[in-house]
Amino acid sequence: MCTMCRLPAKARTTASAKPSDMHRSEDNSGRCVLFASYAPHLIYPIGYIYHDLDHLFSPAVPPVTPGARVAASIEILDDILAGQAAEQALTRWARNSRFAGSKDRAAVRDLVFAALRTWRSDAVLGGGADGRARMIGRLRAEGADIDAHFDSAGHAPAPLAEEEQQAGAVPTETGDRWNLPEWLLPQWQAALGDDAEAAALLAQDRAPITLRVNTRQCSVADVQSALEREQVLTEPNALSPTALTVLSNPRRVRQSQAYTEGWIEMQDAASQAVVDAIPDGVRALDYCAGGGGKALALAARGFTVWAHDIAPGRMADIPDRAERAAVQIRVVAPDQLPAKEKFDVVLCDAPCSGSGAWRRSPEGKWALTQDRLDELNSVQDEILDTAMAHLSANGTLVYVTCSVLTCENEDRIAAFLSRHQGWSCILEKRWPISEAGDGFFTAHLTRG
Ligand SMILES: C[S@@+](CC[C@H](N)C(=O)[O-])C[C@H]1O[C@@H](n2cnc3c(N)ncnc32)[C@H](O)[C@@H]1O
Repeated sequence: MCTMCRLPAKARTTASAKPSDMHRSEDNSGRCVLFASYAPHLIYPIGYIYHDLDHLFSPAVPPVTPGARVAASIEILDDILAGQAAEQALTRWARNSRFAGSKDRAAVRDLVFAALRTWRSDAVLGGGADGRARMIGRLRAEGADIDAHFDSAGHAPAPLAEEEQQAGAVPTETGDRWNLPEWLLPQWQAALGDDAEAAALLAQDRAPITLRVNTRQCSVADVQSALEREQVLTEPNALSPTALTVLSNPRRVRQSQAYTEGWIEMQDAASQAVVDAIPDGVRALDYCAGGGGKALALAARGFTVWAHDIAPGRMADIPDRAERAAVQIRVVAPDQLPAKEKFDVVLCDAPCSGSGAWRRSPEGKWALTQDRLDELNSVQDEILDTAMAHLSANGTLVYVTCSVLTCENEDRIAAFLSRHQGWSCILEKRWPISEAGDGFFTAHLTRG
């Protein structure tokens, strides 16, 4: 049974949709996959179509109206306000909404994430703090026709009451306009100076969708041509020679030949630039490897890479990703790094507030507290102090965050240098939040 749409696997259909001989099955994660059979002996997937099979199988199901999408977003925002994580709330809604197709799910997801990015200003514009007021505020911010969405038709929310029509104001307070937690404003301003407002406003937009070309497998130009044949237009991203920004049809990328052949990975352009800045070497240890984005980029540069993480589950996809990219990455269990192993590069892509990438995970900015930030600073110090033991005598200890806050960046490097005599910082660099990429920081530390 599909874990999402709950229909049985391999149920054959007589649907007239093309290709005509189809059946449903499941992929490894238990989700629907659409298969097409072109010959009796040859069955292969034509792509994941994410639970909207019901539209193919029952074409009579009416499309979800824009108003119903707003109603769904209100329900999900109320769940989030009640304490559910956004992903959980979205999944719960999708499971209970068999009528919704992939486009509806994507549209609802976009609305919910937009509301999370503009949490404060939407509440002011909508004149209230619940999901309904926030969606009223969101539509007002977009200049949308509120009455066309709130008209009770086809599961749309009820029309606005008189007091709702009167409620709401244009946000004027800095924290409301910048959509940042009030307590964080002084730190944001101190870290970003004249760029503070622009950075806060950029963090309210959608993030660019960026690819890293695996230049061991394919040139940037060839990847662009291959993607263009599948109607995915891209353009070079100035932050890194391996980065391409997707201009059209981003949802086709994961089904594209370039992706399945391992020619590309999804990776922010500044995240790639951070790896570009690392000096050449032979052996690299990615001490906080997580899903392996930077480990893969290091391997594509020719490093022999070891991946380590305190939470080994986070590295579960690395072997498959490495195989797809035709590179080798050795995954080591937490704290199982032999003391004698020394590396030219030890990369500490430390856990952080994620403040440079909040437009991708906007919940993060509302979940962060001063206590959590203090805790992160301690972990960041501890990681540098532990990871340095694996560096060769002339190696480079590379510290990275996707944060714009000084306490997670320059302050951590100053604290490291004050704890460890005989070390120098030979590079400190920030990548601002921009239309091209997320906000990142890196520092390179060497002995002597
Ligand atoms: C920013 S993420 C890494 C992202 C990854 N490098 C990438 O590019 O996809 C930080 C990672 O640090 C790991 N981590 C947290 N504390 C750690 C510690 N004390 N030692 C090693 N890894 C740690 C987390 O589990 C998390 O996967």
